[in-house]
Amino acid sequence: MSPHNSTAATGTEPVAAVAGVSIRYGSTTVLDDVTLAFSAGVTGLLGPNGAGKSTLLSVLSTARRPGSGTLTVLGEQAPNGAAVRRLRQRIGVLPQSFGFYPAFTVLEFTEYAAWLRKVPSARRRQRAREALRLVEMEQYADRKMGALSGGMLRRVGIAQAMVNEPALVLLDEPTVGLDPAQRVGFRTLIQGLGERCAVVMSTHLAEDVAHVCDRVSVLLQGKVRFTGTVAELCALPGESPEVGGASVEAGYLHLAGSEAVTS
Ligand SMILES: Nc1ncnc2c1ncn2[C@@H]1O[C@H](COP(=O)(O)OP(=O)(O)OP(=O)(O)O)[C@@H](O)[C@H]1O
Repeated sequence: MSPHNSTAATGTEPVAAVAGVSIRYGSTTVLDDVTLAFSAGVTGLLGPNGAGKSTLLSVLSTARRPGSGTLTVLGEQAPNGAAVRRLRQRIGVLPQSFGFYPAFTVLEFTEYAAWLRKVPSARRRQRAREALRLVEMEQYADRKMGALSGGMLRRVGIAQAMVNEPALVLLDEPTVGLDPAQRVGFRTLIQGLGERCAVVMSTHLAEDVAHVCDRVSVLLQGKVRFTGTVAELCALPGESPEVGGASVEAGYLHLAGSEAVTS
């Protein structure tokens, strides 16, 4: 099936773009000729486990150089050396899991993240407190990292991603493992981030995309199978026998077919 591509103009310049990006591990192609542009607001990367979402986020973050194709991010084309160092000060990343010293307090951990992102020392404490306020964790600033619940840890993970006031923030499966109430809270939080900076969020949950994203790209086995607005994804099939009615899930199943139902 050929990819569905929206031609609708977004009215904003892309914040990041990949063109013809492929990545292989040995004989396995993980990203296959991926061309995508990301603009302001929240963009979802929707796909099953192993589709290549984390790998694409690592390319956008400059952590991984594409085997072929080009990355343009925050105005830097095919960044290298000094450009990569500049970019890392302007990009925030929430990985699927992140390491920390359990004895650090929440504030110490967030300040440490600010140091890593080269926030000037005079501003580090203030920026850490602001980032913790943003994720409603300021009241836990003195709690040890090792004493946080999973949901709290995820919020601190977002705080560390926002501590350098990034222009682009990359969230890898931010709602995985959260209970339903926490997930609802996170959706509101992520929508708020989208008003401050461009957000790219990977997920395998159609519901997250429906509630949070302005735009969505569907990745299946390393290939882009759809890119457009959430409404355009919902409108793809009309309705799905599996889930009934037009929805993100129905649009996704229309693209993924039995691959998604059986995975
Ligand atoms: N360093 C690596 N060496 C070999 N294979 C890898 C490596 N990193 C990722 N892969 C493989 O690349 C494929 C894509 O992985 P990736 O983590 O990008 O997918 P994903 O869509 O983020 O999946 P998930 O939702 O499970 O995290 C998987 O098959 C994975 O096993």
